[in-house]
Amino acid sequence: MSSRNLVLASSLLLFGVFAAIALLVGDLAERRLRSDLDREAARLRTAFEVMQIELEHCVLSITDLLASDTEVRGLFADGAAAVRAEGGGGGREAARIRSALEGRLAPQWERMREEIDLRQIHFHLSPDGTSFLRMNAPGRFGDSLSGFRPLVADVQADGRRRAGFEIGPTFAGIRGAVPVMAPGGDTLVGTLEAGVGFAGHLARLSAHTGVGYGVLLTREAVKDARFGGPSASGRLGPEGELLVATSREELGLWLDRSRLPPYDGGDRTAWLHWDGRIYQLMRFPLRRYSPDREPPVGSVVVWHDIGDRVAALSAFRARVGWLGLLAYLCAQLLALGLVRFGRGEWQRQLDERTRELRRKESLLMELATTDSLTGVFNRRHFFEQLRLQLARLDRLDERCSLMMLDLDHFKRINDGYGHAVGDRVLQRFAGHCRRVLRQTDVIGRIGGEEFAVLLPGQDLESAMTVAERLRTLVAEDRIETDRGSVGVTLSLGVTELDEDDEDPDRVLGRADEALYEAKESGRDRSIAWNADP
Ligand SMILES: Nc1nc2c(ncn2[C@@H]2O[C@H](COP(=O)(O)OP(=O)(O)OP(=O)(O)O)[C@@H](O)[C@H]2O)c(=O)[nH]1
Repeated sequence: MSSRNLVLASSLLLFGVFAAIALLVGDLAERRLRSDLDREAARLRTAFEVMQIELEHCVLSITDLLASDTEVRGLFADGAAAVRAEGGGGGREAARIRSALEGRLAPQWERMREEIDLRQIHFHLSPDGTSFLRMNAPGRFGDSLSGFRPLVADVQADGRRRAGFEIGPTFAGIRGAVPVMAPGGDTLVGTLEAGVGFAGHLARLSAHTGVGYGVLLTREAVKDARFGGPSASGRLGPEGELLVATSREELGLWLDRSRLPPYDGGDRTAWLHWDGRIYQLMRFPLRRYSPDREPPVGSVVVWHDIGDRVAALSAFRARVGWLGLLAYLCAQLLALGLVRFGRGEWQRQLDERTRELRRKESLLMELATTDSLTGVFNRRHFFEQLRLQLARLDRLDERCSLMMLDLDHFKRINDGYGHAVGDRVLQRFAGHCRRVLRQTDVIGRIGGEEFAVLLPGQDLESAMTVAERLRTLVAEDRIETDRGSVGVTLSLGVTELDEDDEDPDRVLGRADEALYEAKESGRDRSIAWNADP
């Protein structure tokens, strides 16, 4: 993978990591909101259940209180006797007693209807549950509800008080039923039943908790119930559900417009978008009184506006998203900076290594080509340079001379002043050569105190001039030592290269001959090679 692709891939990976973190944080916030809402929903459900229990107690204590009144018990017992005597409830005596009973209870009935939404006070005769008096409909009597009202049937059967939610033709609500005994004895006359509706109680609960409450009956329960008409107990929705009571009007609208999520009988929570707001809707089952555990006949709906909290969550998500993006960009810049710095550092080290390598290379070159004592070229390299010069002669049409140089009686310096002084003399001599010769001239140490110089561009005559200048300089120089000053002279043999010189030995041979002659003729002189000596 190229470094460009690598940078791209790591950049994408980094983006993915930051995006995942931002999504995760957003999800966690949403989960937290949902779990907060679930906890609140559970509290609101408990509030309803407590209210339902309180209503059951309330309705039972009302029925208990009414059934313990001696006058009520007496009238009900007389009424039962009249019905028996007259054969049914329609006789004159039964009617008189019914009217007296109604009159006795009328003040309480009116007050409780207003105060606690009491919807029903109903006297059922023992043993078959024949209706004797309905406070809400005194004209209707003589029928029996025991067949389809388990609460009344159970109290009729065993004489024990009971309460619970029941669906009736007049209303669906909390009913309580207690046995009524004849005054002064333990003979069961019948059952007194009272019922309260949900409406007022839901409104109070709603005001207390700040959320909406509603009670709905399932389509099946509505079909099963023997209502006088569809609107007797509440408002029927298009899907067949019946709204028994609600603390806020919007539940009716949702029902009418089929906006309520489908309900299958369990505990369900859903979010409903309505009129620019978001509501959390919780539904839990409502069961009617039954000795057996029957499927729920309805549901309680609890809802509240969570628009602000959802908006706050969205704002939080957006903030996290932007922060994530910012963090990603910062990390990206940092990473790129580090990569650049790393690359720069890498390049710097590479350059350093290269320079070091070149230094070593040139040192090696120098070692391989230079004489370590004098710094001039060594014998091998001088020969290479000489060969090159010979090869160039033809092509360049350039003149070139060569001289051989030998310090005179050098052995005597070594012997007389020591080897170290001999070395200094050699070094000094090399320095003179550099000073007198041109940059382009090639100086080589051929042997111990024997040197050779190649003088490109110079014919024999000018080479002789150079030779003499060098010889004079050396001869005039003195070196101070512990044992006094020391001087040395120089003998030189000079020759010019010609086109026939293919072999370095040939040229060197000629220069050597001239040098030999210089030595022989007294040293400290320059002799040009002469073809005819
Ligand atoms: N100090 C020193 N002496 C060297 C070096 N190389 C060679 N020599 C000495 O140079 C001397 C050369 O002596 P010879 O060959 O007899 O020549 P010479 O004494 O110069 O006599 P001529 O050449 O005939 O004038 C020897 O004593 C070598 O030991 C060196 O690198 N340093």
